[in-house]
Amino acid sequence: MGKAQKKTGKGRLDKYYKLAKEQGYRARSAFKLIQLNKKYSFLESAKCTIDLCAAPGGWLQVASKYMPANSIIVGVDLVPIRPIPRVVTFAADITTPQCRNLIRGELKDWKADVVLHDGAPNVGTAWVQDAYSQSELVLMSLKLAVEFLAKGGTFVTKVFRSVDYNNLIWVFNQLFSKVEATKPPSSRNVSAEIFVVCREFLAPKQIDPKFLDPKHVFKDLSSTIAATEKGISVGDAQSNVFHPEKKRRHRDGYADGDYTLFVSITASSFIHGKDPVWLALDITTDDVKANCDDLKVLGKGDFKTLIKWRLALREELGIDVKSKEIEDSTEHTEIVEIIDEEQQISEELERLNAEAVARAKRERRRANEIKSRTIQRMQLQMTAPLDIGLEQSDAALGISQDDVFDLGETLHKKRRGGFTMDDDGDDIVESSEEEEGEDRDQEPLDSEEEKEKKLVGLEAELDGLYDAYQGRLRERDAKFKVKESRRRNAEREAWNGIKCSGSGEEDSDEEEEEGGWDNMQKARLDDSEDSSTDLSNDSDAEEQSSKAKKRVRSTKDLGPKKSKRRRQQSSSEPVDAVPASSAAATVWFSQDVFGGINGLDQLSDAEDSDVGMDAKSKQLSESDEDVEVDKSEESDDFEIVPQEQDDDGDLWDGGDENQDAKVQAKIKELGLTTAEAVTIAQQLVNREKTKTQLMNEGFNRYSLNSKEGLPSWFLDEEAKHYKPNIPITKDAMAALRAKQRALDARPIKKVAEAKARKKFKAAQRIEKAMKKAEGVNATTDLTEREKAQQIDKLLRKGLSSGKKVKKDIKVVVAKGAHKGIKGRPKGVKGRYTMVDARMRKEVRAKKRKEKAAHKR
Ligand SMILES: C[S@@+](CC[C@H](N)C(=O)[O-])C[C@H]1O[C@@H](n2cnc3c(N)ncnc32)[C@H](O)[C@@H]1O
Repeated sequence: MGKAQKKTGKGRLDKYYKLAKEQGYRARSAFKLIQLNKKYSFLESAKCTIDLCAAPGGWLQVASKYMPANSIIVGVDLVPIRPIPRVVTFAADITTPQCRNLIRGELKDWKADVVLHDGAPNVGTAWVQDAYSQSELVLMSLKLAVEFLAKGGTFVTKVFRSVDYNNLIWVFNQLFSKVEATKPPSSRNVSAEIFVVCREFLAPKQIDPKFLDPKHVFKDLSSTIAATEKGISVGDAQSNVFHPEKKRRHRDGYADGDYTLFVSITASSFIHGKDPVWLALDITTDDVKANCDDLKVLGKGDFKTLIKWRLALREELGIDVKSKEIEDSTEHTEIVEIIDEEQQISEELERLNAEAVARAKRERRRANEIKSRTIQRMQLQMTAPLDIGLEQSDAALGISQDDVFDLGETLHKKRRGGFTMDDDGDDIVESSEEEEGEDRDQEPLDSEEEKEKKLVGLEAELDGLYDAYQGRLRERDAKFKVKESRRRNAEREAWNGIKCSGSGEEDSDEEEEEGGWDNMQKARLDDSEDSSTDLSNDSDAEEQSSKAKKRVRSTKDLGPKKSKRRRQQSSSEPVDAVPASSAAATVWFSQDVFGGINGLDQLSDAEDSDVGMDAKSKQLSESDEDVEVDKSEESDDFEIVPQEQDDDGDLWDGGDENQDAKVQAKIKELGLTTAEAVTIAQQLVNREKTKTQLMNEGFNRYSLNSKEGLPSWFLDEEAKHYKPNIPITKDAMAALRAKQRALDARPIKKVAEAKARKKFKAAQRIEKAMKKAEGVNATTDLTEREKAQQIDKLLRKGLSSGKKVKKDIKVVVAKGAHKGIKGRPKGVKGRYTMVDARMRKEVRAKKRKEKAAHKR
């Protein structure tokens, strides 16, 4: 069953649309004229053509293409037409005398050989009226054609198959010898348009104006419209103005006097009328629906099916009653009951199914909500990530969710200052929590210590889980370790501006993060100490900072360095390790601003006592020489406050001297490798920033964060994302790029070495040749000429590389003309070798055999 042509959307973009696009026609309608002209050949001989209703100009393009050169083509339309070569166009209404005058002005007393009309009025009102205005337009175009056509000329017009179609044809027949209606293949089937080609214009001297007056030509139609408006059936109304044809039987499927393709009718009158109906009943099967869709292309059999369906439908609706057997009423009732029962069961089933589906959906949604809420709470640090996707009681963890709730409750109370936060009341988890909380309110509360223990236990579990996760990652991803170390390097680089690969510590957990710009600054300090070109007010600060650094270093020496994680893990242990003072704090308080504050020492003392530095550490700190020196030097400044070792020290401490020296050596060797470092260096050189400023900038929210008590997974995340964003300049980037380009331009080591080797060997050869030449020169038994000859030979030998130049051997394939020949092939000069596929195969086979024998 074929599909009806689509009326809308891409269905309109058929092959003619594509062809028109390809061939540059402005409208697909161009093909209609091409096909009409192919059939009647009126354009080739025409010297003057008028196209009425010509926009956008498809027909004009065709006319211009098919008509002889130097012919006149005039196009008129309501809307302006974009210029076309050899074509004159106007914007005018063809029903007005102004349009006639314009054409007359253009043609002077010329007559047209062809008048074309493809007009279509603005449709959209009732079909009957649309069709009528189209017919009127046709008659108007005929009027112009009659005026401008030469005798024997051709008039081509588009008409719609409507009630006035016959009247029009009759009129055409009065004025032309040959009138033919045709529908070119490019005209869509769904369109009611048809083209009438009127040839051999009779050019009567006088034409009765009634022929061209719509009122007379379509008199019948006017009465039809009036009758329709009054609601009177007009099926049999006949044109009687010109009595063009006798009443004929309609074999084309149209109702009498109605030639339209589309009829609007209400659904109810359609069902109750004589025509087949559409209704969504059981008997309306898919086949029936498909048939109704494809009415235009149905075969006899399909129509029979439709008629049967219609009869059944009418019976169902009680319009027709089966005259055959009238069944027993009791039996009928029983059937109805059974059907009812079945229906009830199926309805019940459907309802139950729908309920089950809805319930499952609800549960899924609730689970998702719970999950997302928990994640949210975790992000807000309101809960530990234990309850995501875990069962109520997880054996692997050895904790039940009750514990979590218990802890959660404590935490909540702590965080919210005893108040319970009111979440959206609709969450089931929340309500159950609350309930449990209420229950627990009545239970005796755990002691603080127990809760603290639980908390520590949980955190340890969490750390354990995180470590296990890292382990799994490491197992799964062989590159994990490399990535990790690269990441760490990148982090360090971001600060240092150099790679410390030489230190050999980068992969160890014990590694220290150097204050990169600190080192740089130190290097610069060393350099600039002599020049002392810095501003005088900076010098104090520098002095202070260097002192502070010394102090930092000395305090750093107090205790062993520990990795972040180790520090984190040991944070809960009692402070029996050797304490170290916060270097960052030391440097901070070494600034001018704090210089005159008297209470600082006391404060330090107080802090000292707060921190609870034990006797051992005191002893240690006192026994340290450096500290002693510093203390004696800076006793009026402030006292060093030993503190718990934390990361601040890492930020500011330049590490030991060796490390500093290494870093500086690296900087000297490789230069600065990050844009940040270069930017800072440039700023320093250009005096955009002073060292003091840079130092002060170093104290930012990233530098003084205590990492104490934070879980390792959090610290790892922080290390990834919580970094200072040091601004970089274009100049710095350009400098780095230039450096990289220079590096790229250098030959690789191997190549350079090979070149050097070559050079060295050549020098050696020449030296050798010179020595020999001297020997030859010294001999007395040779004439001067012979000596010169030998020396020349020796030197030439010395200059050559000593390698034999391989002579070119031409390879000739033994195929085509060269197949099976003996001796030198034609056209081949010099050394040659003949090769053929057979030979190659045999050589390979031989090698294979030799190899196999060797293995055995
Ligand atoms: C189907 S298009 C013609 C397409 C044209 N044959 C082509 O190939 O490009 C119909 C045209 O008739 C024009 N038209 C309708 N009523 C008109 C009138 N009274 N006077 C002039 N043009 C009219 C419309 O503006 C429209 O551009």
